[in-house]
Amino acid sequence: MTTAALIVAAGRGTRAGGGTPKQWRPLKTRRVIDWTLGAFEKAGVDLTVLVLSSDDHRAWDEFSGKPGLILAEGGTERAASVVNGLRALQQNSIDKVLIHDAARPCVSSDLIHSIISALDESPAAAPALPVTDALWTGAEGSVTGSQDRSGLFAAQTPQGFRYGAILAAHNAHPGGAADDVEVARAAGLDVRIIPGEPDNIKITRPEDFARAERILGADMDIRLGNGYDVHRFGPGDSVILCGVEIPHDKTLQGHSDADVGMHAVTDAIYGALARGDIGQHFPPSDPQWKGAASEIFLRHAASLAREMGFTLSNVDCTLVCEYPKVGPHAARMREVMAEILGIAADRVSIKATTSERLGFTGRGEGIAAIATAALVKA
Ligand SMILES: Nc1ccn([C@@H]2O[C@H](COP(=O)(O)OP(=O)(O)OP(=O)(O)O)[C@@H](O)[C@H]2O)c(=O)n1
Ligand SMILES: C[C@](O)(CO)[C@H](O)COP(=O)(O)O
Repeated sequence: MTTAALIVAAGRGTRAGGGTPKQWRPLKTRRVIDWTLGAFEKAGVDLTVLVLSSDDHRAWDEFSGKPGLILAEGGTERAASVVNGLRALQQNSIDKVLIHDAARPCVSSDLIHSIISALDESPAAAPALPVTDALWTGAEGSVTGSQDRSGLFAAQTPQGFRYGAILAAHNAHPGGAADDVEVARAAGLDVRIIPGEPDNIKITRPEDFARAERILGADMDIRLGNGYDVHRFGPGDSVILCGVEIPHDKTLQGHSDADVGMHAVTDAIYGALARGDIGQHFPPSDPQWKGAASEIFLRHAASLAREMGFTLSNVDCTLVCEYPKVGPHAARMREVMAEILGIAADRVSIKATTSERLGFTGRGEGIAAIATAALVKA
């Protein structure tokens, strides 16, 4: 059985304010859309169709050509966006499709799997929460009546359907439906109610961002790692520190290019992952690493973090030496390190201190570096 996710992300998010449509706005460590797509990726759906507004040019550039992802153009209403997404799946032999709002980034894998399983028994299944608050009617700021809440549910997404059935239902529908369950019911499909999740909120108004951040923060896996490295000086005319070559009256000696700062940051990332250290991944006894650019090590640590599902939140590195002076080169070092790590330069800190002429760094015999890395998995 092939299951697809259809994520509608073509809305303008006017009620959420803030100018940029809500799906492109940041939510903790990533954007709303990244959490939503990540939830379906984590749940292991086979294919995703992402419906984008034709106005969101940067999103089209960013997402086109990604494996397992098909793009479709949105319509003026949510239902029109869904129809375009369903049609974009037509050549893909899809059995089940889960239609989900990009604006619901807190959806869990458990809920996604419950919907997928329910579709074995029923042509349609959708999550909902029984209404627990009293319901009133009101006008001009006053209550005008009470509404019986028995049998009432608040609908959520993902709403799941057998693909052929929901495509036919949408093709036959005149439009104006609140959601895909309404379209399915209009076509006579039986829709099973699956218990929804209180945390599966839709970001609709400005205050919903803070709520979603609290929900996503609750089960966050935060890892810290430290790294420390020393290289001695030898004859030469420059040193490489955090990827930047600096003229000096000595060089740093080592098996690789002896970039002591980059080594400390690399070890901090391995440390946060509890996956050993540089020496374990790139043994000095192996001749292929002789004179190697340390960027190879740092790229490896950063990609290992990504493979293990972590986002690199920030790194902080302190170089300990009397000379060369690091300050004039720190901005460039941050840019170089940020590019290698695949994060913004404002998440990379490079600073320096002397050791007051004490010890081996104070005597100018070598440079030490100490680093911290923070990794986050949600
Ligand atoms: N023409 C539209 C309208 C909405 N959506 C998507 O449908 C989901 C739920 O809609 P809603 O919360 O109403 O989003 P917006 O339409 O963006 O918000 P607003 O009504 O405040 O402008 C969102 O993920 C939104 O991007 C869509 O793909 N195409
Ligand atoms: C589909 C939906 O999320 C179900 O609750 C909802 O109807 C879509 O949001 P809107 O605010 O009604 O556009």
